[in-house]
Parts: sequence; C-alpha cells; structure tokens
Amino acid sequence: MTDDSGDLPGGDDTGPAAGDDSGGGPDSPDDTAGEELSLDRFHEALEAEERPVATASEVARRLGSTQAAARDALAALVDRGDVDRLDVESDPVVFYPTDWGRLATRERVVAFPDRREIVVDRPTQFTRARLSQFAHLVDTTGTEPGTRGYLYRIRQEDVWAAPFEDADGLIASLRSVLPRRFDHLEEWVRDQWRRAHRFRLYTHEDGYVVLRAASESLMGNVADQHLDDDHLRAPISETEAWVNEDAVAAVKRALYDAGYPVEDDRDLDVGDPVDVDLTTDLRPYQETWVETFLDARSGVYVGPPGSGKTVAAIATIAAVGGETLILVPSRELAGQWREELLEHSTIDPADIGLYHGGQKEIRPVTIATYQIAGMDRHRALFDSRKWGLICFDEAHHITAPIFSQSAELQAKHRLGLSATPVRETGSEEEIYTLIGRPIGADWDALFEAGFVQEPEVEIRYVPWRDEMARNEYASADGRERRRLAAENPAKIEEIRYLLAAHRDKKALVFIEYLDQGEAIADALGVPFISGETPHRDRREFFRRFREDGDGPSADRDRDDVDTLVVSRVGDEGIDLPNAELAIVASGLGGSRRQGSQRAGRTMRPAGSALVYVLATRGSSEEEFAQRQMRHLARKGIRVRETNVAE
Ligand SMILES: Nc1ncnc2c1ncn2[C@@H]1O[C@H](COP(=O)(O)OP(=O)(O)OP(=O)(O)O)[C@@H](O)[C@H]1O
Repeated sequence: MTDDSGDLPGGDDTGPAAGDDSGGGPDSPDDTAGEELSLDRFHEALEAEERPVATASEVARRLGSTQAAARDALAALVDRGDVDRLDVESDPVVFYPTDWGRLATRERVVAFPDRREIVVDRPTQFTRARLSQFAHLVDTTGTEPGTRGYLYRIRQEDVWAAPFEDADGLIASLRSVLPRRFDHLEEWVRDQWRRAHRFRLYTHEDGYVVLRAASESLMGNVADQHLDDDHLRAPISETEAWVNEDAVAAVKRALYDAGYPVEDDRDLDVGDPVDVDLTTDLRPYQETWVETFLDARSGVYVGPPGSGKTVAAIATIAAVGGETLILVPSRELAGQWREELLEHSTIDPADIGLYHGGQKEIRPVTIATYQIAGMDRHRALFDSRKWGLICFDEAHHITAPIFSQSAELQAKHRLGLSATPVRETGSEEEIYTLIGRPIGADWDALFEAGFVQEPEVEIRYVPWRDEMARNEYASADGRERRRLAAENPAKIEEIRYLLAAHRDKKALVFIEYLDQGEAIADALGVPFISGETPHRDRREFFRRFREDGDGPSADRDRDDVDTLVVSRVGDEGIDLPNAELAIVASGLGGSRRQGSQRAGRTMRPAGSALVYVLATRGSSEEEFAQRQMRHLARKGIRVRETNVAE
C-alpha cells in the first residue's frame, strides 16, 4: 500500500514522470498535444474542474484544444496506463488518473444535471445514505467490489418522497454530495418540492373536508381540469373547494397523477381506546419513524426485512392508542404478528383477534388477511369497530378490493410497512395516495449500524448435465424451455455441493415447480413445503427448522430440521430468522420484488447470510438472474457471479 502511494507523489512532482510522458509523445496527435497532456497537465485540468474526473470536452476546454484532440490524447494516456476511463451508460465517458483508482477509498462523484443523474465510483456509506434520500439507484456497473460505479437518478417521485422538513434541507443534502453546485438542477428540485406542497386537504371546523390550492390558477388550471363533480361538491372560494367525503382517495390519486401530490392534514379517527404499552426500547431510527408518523398521521415505514418495522408498528399502535386493524398477506403472518404483539407490548391476549380463513374474531386489535378483508361479505371487519389505525403489513400486497374500500380507510390513521418501495406494477403511487408518504431510514445506515446484515449474493451458472439435455432445451419452445432450464437436474448436484460446503448453516432451497421440489427433497432427504402442505404441517416444519441443533435441546429434540425445500408459498414474510443460507434453485422468471424478497429472507440480524442463485448456463435464466440481481445491487447488496465447471 505504501509502495503505491509512495510512487504517486514522486511520479507526479518530479521529472521522471514527465520524461515518461514525453516518451509517449510520438503516439500523440500533432503539435503540442503530447506535451499538453502529460499526466501533470491532466491533473491540472481536474483541479481546475474541481472534480476527480473529467470528460474529454472538459479537458479540451481546459487545455484549449479541440475535443477530438483531447479525446485522442486521453486515449493515449489510457493506453499508457496513466489514466482510466469510466463509461457512464454511453456518453460522455469520464477519465481519471489510474493511480487514483488504486486508492480504494477514493470516491468520485460525477453529476449529469441535465439528465438528473449522478454517478459515484466507490461511494462511501455516507454518500450512499445521503443519495438514497432523494435519488434512486438505477444501476451499478462492475461486479468486483473495488470497481463499482453507482448510477443514481432523481425522479420527481423521489423528490416528493424525500424525507425532509423543507426544500432547504433537501438542497443542503444534495450539495453535500455533489462536487459543486448545479443551479439548474437545484431549481428543478425546488420546483418538484413545491409541487408536493401546493395542495392540501384539511378538516373544516364544521367537519367537512376542504381542498386548498396555493393559488387561484392552480385551482383553475390543475384542480378543475383533473377533478369533477364526483370529487368536489362545491367551490368555497377561488382557492378552496368542499371535497366529497367519499372522494378523498380519488382526489389524492388524480392530483398525484397530475404531478401535484396532496398534503393530507385532515383530522382522523382516533378510534375507541385500547390499552397497549410498549415493553421494548426503540432504537433511535425506530423512534424517528414513529415521531414522523405521529406528525403526519399516515405514512409507510420502509426498511429492509428484519430492520424492526413490526416493532416500530407496535410502538405506533401504542402511541395512537386507538383500536387497530392490521392487514397481512397470509395466515402465517397473522400468527407471527400476534406473537410479536405479545412479546413487545403489554397487550392483553384477549384483546387480540385473528380474522382469516380459519378463525374469525374481531377484537380491539384485529389481525386479518388482505384476502378476507377485500371480500364484501366480510364488511363487518370494517364496520363493527371504531378503528383508529389501519396497519398495512407488506404494503405492496394491498389488493384491488382493498383499494375499493379506500373511502372509509381514508378516515383512519394509516400505516404501511414495506421492504420494497420499488414496484414494477406501478402501485408506488397507490401506496403513496392510499396510505401516505414513505418514511425512511436508509438501508445503508441500517447495514452500517449493524442492525441488518448485508447478505452476499452469488449467481452460480450451472451447465447442462449433457448434450442431450442441452439439445432438448434447444428444440423446446416457450414455457417448456423455461421449465427445462428451471428443472435442470444438474442443479441437484450443485445444491448438494453447496449444502455440504456450508454444513453448519440452516438452509432454505426455493423452487418454482412442484415436481422439482419433490425431486430435490427426495434426493436430499429433507422436507418440502408447498401450497399443498397443510397449515399444521407447515407450522411444525417451521418450528423444527427454528430449533437450534447446537443447543442443549439437541439431545432432547433430535427432530430439528436443517434444510427446507420451499415453493412460492414460503416466499414471503415467513419468520425463519435462523436461515443463514438460501439457494434459489428456480423461479427466476418471477418479479424483481420476489428476487429481493428471497434475498431478504436471509437478511437477518443474526448469523452470516449467504444467497446462492442457480441459473442454467446458456438459458434465459442467465438473463433473469442478472436482472434480479441488478435489482439487489441497486440496494447496495454485493453480488458475485461464478461459473460452475462442466
Ligand atoms: N428496538 C428493538 N429492540 C430489540 N429487538 C428488536 C427491536 N426492534 C426489532 N427487534 C427485533 O429484530 C427482529 C426483526 O424485527 P421486526 O420483525 O420488527 O422486523 P421487520 O422489519 O418487521 O421484518 P420483516 O420485514 O421481515 O417483517 C425481531 O426479532 C425483533 O424482535
């Protein structure tokens, strides 16, 4: 290390380096370009730009040469190994001194204000935490940990959802990251911020809901164009209108779509009181979540699996103090919620009701599945109690029938929980308008604080077992092809190998096709859990999986399970905190969300987490795997690729 840095100043400051450079002169374009583009001159250009990287046109401007001459001269420096280039999507390419690349901690930030894009090479945790507050990670380039470039883009939704008190706070954060000020970009950000604060809903002292626009022209041009008599009952003034009570959600949605998200300051139902106190001390970021929620009275806690959203939600239930309806995607999660409520609060067990296919109790705190809550014949769920808070667990699961209940849900405090703010099906805006603004602790801070462990993800490209299998794939079509690639029998050997390599770890193997699940479970002699497995058996297998084989109970209870093969049913929200190894054997045609949730299963505070994704080489799975893993990489998770030998 010291050798490298020792060379750098010597080479830069003294004759020999310049001599080396001029030795490269004959390759350089005409007249003085070779001399002008010594490494020293390039450093000077960077200094003048006040940035660690420069484009060819910036170098040209600093050197007073043409862009073409600068590009050629830079290419010569690249050939000589003095300078490296970083392709930022396609154009422009940026250049930086090679030596700097060796200083692994050196961060480089390049802004493309017109495209509202920011590229950071080797970002520090701090920079990533800052960026994630107002931009979203689009892509990472390079798979080696030391060579990663991160591409961020600022969309209008990102500004709307930025967790700041005012635009100045957001701009200050922006400036702290960018190499210099970009007035035009700042202006755009301020403009977007303003948009999210131009319309406001509030409760009139006579009890009805009023929409207020910041100006007459907004009321005239935006509201009147996007809202009709179903939304607004009557104008009150040039800037205010009386909102139809049933149309609150629709008003928010219409204005969001028009590019003006609405601030919701209405008075909300508190509900009949319920007696719950928290018994667990919140972590500082959880306290911030809850305080922000109480201020806004609605919002979505966004944090990685295991970051403590459920515990923060229990704190919120205690703070709101009103009867609460909790909606969850599955029966298993309903049971887990009950356990967590009992573990982290003083709630009387008799005050908790479960409402799903198997059991129908409505109590002061009721946990119901989305499925049943969406059915018309279960309206009693909404009507028979005065709920003060509705909590949407795994909020991206909200189903269309729930949206149709949105009129009455709008009157309550609304809390969403989600590990996945990004949705490809576009309910980002639905979550925003039905529930509320994202309330974020950024992932980096959580990883850094050690509350959540960063998993290592490895894509392993598995070859076909023989020519015959390869040919069969080649001559099959569509769906059959996908199945053949998914069920590639060579994967069984690979799973066996990986399990043997991590003998001490509790492992989950995810599959898509039932036949394959059975084949793998048979080959390994382990249980297989699918949608067909009765709930009782599932619970039992999960319990045995949670047993710690190393503990003193091992002698007494030798039936613990170390490996489970799980079909899609086990995909989400199942609390198996001791899973340290996940092997995704198939299911690569699934959505991005599924990819991140599968990895999420193992993102737990305990143990070291590893995720292996098996993709059949030379099949469409390769591409799927890469796409899903890019999604993870966007979250800053380290992804590695390995070719399994034939
Ligand atoms: N403040 C806290 N103090 C101690 N333990 C905590 C705290 N908050 C959360 N935990 C523990 O951390 C683990 C994960 O918490 P929790 O279930 O709330 O996370 P989550 O974000 O809801 O996860 P998921 O998205 O998977 O549902 C649990 O075992 C929980 O008991």
